[in-house]
Order: sequence, then C-alpha cells, then structure tokens
Amino acid sequence: MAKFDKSVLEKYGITGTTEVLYNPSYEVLFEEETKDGLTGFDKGQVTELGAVNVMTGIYTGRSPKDKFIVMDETSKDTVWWTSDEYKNDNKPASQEAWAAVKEIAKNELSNKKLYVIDGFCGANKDTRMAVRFIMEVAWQAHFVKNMFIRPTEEELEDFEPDFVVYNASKAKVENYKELGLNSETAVVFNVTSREQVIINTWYGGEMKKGMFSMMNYFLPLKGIASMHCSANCDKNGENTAIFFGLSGTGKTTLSTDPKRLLIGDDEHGWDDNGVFNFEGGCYAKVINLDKESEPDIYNAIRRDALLENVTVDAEGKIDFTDKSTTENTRVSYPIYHIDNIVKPVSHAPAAKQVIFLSADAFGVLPPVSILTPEQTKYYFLSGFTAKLAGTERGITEPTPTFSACFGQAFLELHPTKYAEELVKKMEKSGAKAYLVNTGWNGTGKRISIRDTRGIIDAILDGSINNAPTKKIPMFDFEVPTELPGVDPKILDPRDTYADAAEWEAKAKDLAGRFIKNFVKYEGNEAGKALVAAGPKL
Ligand SMILES: Nc1ncnc2c1ncn2[C@@H]1O[C@H](COP(=O)(O)OP(=O)(O)O)[C@@H](O)[C@H]1O
Ligand SMILES: C=C(OP(=O)(O)O)C(=O)O
Repeated sequence: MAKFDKSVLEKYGITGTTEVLYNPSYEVLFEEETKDGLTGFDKGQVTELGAVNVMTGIYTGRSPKDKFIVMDETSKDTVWWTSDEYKNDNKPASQEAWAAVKEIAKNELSNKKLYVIDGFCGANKDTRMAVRFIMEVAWQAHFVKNMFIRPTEEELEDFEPDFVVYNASKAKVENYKELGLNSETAVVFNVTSREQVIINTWYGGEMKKGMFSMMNYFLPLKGIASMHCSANCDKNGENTAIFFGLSGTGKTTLSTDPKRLLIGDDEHGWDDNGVFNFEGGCYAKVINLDKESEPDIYNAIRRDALLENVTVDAEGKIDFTDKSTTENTRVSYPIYHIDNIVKPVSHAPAAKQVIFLSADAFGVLPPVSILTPEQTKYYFLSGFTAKLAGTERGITEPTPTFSACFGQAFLELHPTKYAEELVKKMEKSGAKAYLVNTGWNGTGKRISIRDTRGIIDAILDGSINNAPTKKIPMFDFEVPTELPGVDPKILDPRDTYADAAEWEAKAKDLAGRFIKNFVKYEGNEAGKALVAAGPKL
C-alpha cells in the first residue's frame, strides 16, 4: 500500500492532522462510514445484491448559483462568461474571495482525521488530470473512489497531483455578502493554481462535475472535444455512439445496454484516436428503478456501490419509488460493476452516431429526428431540454431550458468552441446526429423507456436509415414513420394529441423560444448562417 506523509498536507496549509487514511480500501471505507452513521444492509432485498452502504438525507443537489471561477489576467479572455451577452451559470469570483474561501477550507480541515483520495480524470495518459481530493467525511472518499479512475499501486507511489480539491463540506461562508458570493455555500475553482474549494454542500456531484468543468476548460484549448455525454460501442469495440444530455435525460440508462459495451455514462473526450471516458465509475439515478427494465443498473448495486437518499424499510428492502428526501436518489459504482464494458481502458474509436437526448417537457419534439449537418450544429448550440427534478437545488419539476451543448453549467469556454470541436471530429468520422426526445408527448406521459430503447436500437443498427420518413412542419425535422419495436403512433408527435391543432399551438410557442434563444449566436456570419437550420414560424 502506497504511503502518504502528513507533511504533504502541511504544504497545503492543513495542519495538526490527527490521522490520514490515504486511498483506503473499500473494506476500510465501509467500516469508516458505518462509524459515521451510514447504514450497511445485508438482508432483505439487498441480500440478493450483496451489502451496500446507504447514506440518506445529506444533500439536495448541485448548487449552480454557488459555483464560481477565479482566473488570472492571462486566462480571463478565454472564459465566455466574461462577455455579458453569453453569460452562463458560472460566475467569476475575485482573488479576495478565493483567498477567503481557501482559508475557511484550510481551517475546517486542520486538526482533523482526514481522507485523501488520489485519482485520475481522463482515461488517456497524455491528457488525464491527476486529482487529489482531501476531505473529512468517509462517504465522500468512497464516492470519489467509485467515480474517478483508480490508480494502480505503482501509479500511487509517485502520484503528483495536477489539481487539488479541498472538500470542507461542514464549514460555512458566513461573510459571503462581503465576498460577493451568493450564499454560505461555495464551490470555487482557481484555474491558475488548479484547486477547487467546496464549502457547505455535501453533494458528491460538486466533485464529479467540478473536475468535468475543468476538463471542459483545458481539453478544447488542446483541440480535443470535451463532452457531456455517455458512450458505448458494439461488442467488437467498434461503431461507437455518444449520447449527449442534461442530467436525468437518459445518458446512463440508454448507454447501459446488454447488447453493447459501455465506455462511460457521463463525461467523455474525443481526440484523434477516438472517444475516451473521463471517469472510472457511473452515477445512476435510481428513482423508480425497475429490476426488469434496467437489470444492469439494478445488478450494479452490490458491495462497494454507494446508494444515496433512498429509504430502506426494517426488513432491509429498498423503496426505489420513495422521493421523500429528494427525487435525485442515486447510486455510484465502479464501472466494472457493469459486465459489458470496454477493457482495460474506457476508450473506443471515433463515434459514428451522435445522439442528442432532450427531455421535452412541452410535448412538441418527435421521439426521434434525423438531423442534417446544419441542424446538428443548431440543435447542439441550442441545447433545448428540461432540467429534471432534484439534480439542481430548487428544481422540483421538469423545467424547460436551453442548456448550450446539453451541459451549459459545466462549460467554461464559449459554446461555439465545443460545437467546433465536435463538428470537426464528426466530419472526420462521417458521424450522423439524431435528436431523441426522452421527455413528454401529447399523452401527457413521459415516452416509455421501451420505445426509446427501440429508437436507439434502430439508430445503432442502422435500420433507421432504411425506414420510410416524413417531414415535421415548422422544425423541418425528418422523422421515420415506422421502426421495429416502436409504437408507430408516437413517431409523429401530432398523432399523440386528440387534436393536432394543440400540437401546432405548442410547437409555435416552442419555435418562438428557439428563435429568441438563438439570437445570441447571430453576432457573426457563422451563427447567422445557422438560423436557416432552426425552426421557422
Ligand atoms: N424514455 C426514457 N428514456 C430514458 N430514461 C427514461 C425514460 N423515461 C423515464 N426515464 C427515467 O429517466 C431517468 C434517466 O436518468 P439517467 O439515465 O441516470 O440520466 P442521466 O445519466 O442523463 O443523468 C431514469 O430514472 C429513467 O428510468
Ligand atoms: C451528477 C449530475 O448529473 P448527471 O445526472 O448528468 O450525472 C449533476 O448534474 O450534478
């Protein structure tokens, strides 16, 4: 077992450490969590799965309004929120605010027993980031051990971090107003010193999506596409497909496919050698998880997995339908809990299929549209979808949004930079794009996972290209009229309304929203030229 000397922490300004558990084994973490009050279950339903630790009621979700980025003068120009016109969810913080939150984190973490986990973000050795996480809560160490790429013993021996994360989730920023911050909670990144500080939020997603945000800064500047998508390939390791989508739109569910090999469920890069995962684990939503329709995710809930915010009855049976703590119930597990994965490195050739998952809460978009290259750019930049309940604090019902590149909260550069890199790679591999609505239609219900899976199968086996098609007005989408295993009555969204005029009215409203949202991209010739690919009233 690699050694870790406490004096390393002193270098970070963390003093008086009483004990350090450095990259502890799962067994040790399990014991530590139990001491912290987490419950391990090994009876009832869980017997079938193996013991799993369950933590409940600790967080409510990610806090985008508390996320701040600190840049030095040389890196400032590259960040797109510096332009008012394109302002995204990430706000700039001053050097003073940075110094203050770092001080709070150092104080919180001093004189404590600490967990230090070293992991990699990025499966490619030449572009990965070596990340050191320092925290005082055992399950957070477990979470990052599940989610990041676990170094070998040898790699741990001479691990030199490129990025350090100080997780001071028990502290608060009391003087946040003075510092120009939004609340007692802060998630702050210093892109120059390569550090992240987390204060007053226990949400593990801040560490996972935090390092993703940093990859989204560094990789595109090297000409590598950095993408909020899941990815899989066929059993020969070919025919890669990527699935973009905001949280809860189906990246994990649809990429976990027994017929295919999983590359990863959430964050990927695409360079000249192909598509690669940033992570070493998956983070699945488990609300209403059903053993029959999602057997692979269900079976991944076994020893070393970490369940969050589900309720467990006296017999140890998990109630996956209970949303009393949050709708954002989750399980994190190391990727090898899924049987069909790409091994030993989560990497596959350039993608042939690019799928945009949009959960349309208005019930307007067809369940699948075959996009032209110009529509691909327009709909990628628009990123129309819904924020689904739970993942973000304050979101309690599906809320329509335009989230550029299907991941606006995680972008640091201008959206056109991500579009540029994606399109370059797609043109080289001859990839085609599809817009898949995993949200609602005129029935008022969410499109079934069964129908969506049928659609994905038809995209992946190419049968969608032989299907008869028609055009949908206003959007000019080409949609298939029949696909094997998919209810033909849903393929044209107008057929799901009692009266097609109802669709028409909603479609007009949505088209208007697209047009309004896209104005921000029309400041140059390239953006103006894309308007023709968008909806028309
Ligand atoms: N048609 C559908 N396609 C995909 N997921 C669906 C669909 N209908 C309902 N769901 C549910 O939506 C959630 C999708 O979550 P997940 O796959 O974890 O999303 P992501 O990985 O994009 O955050 C799951 O709880 C899944 O059961
Ligand atoms: C973990 C998150 O999302 P996803 O469901 O995309 O993994 C998040 O947005 O905090």
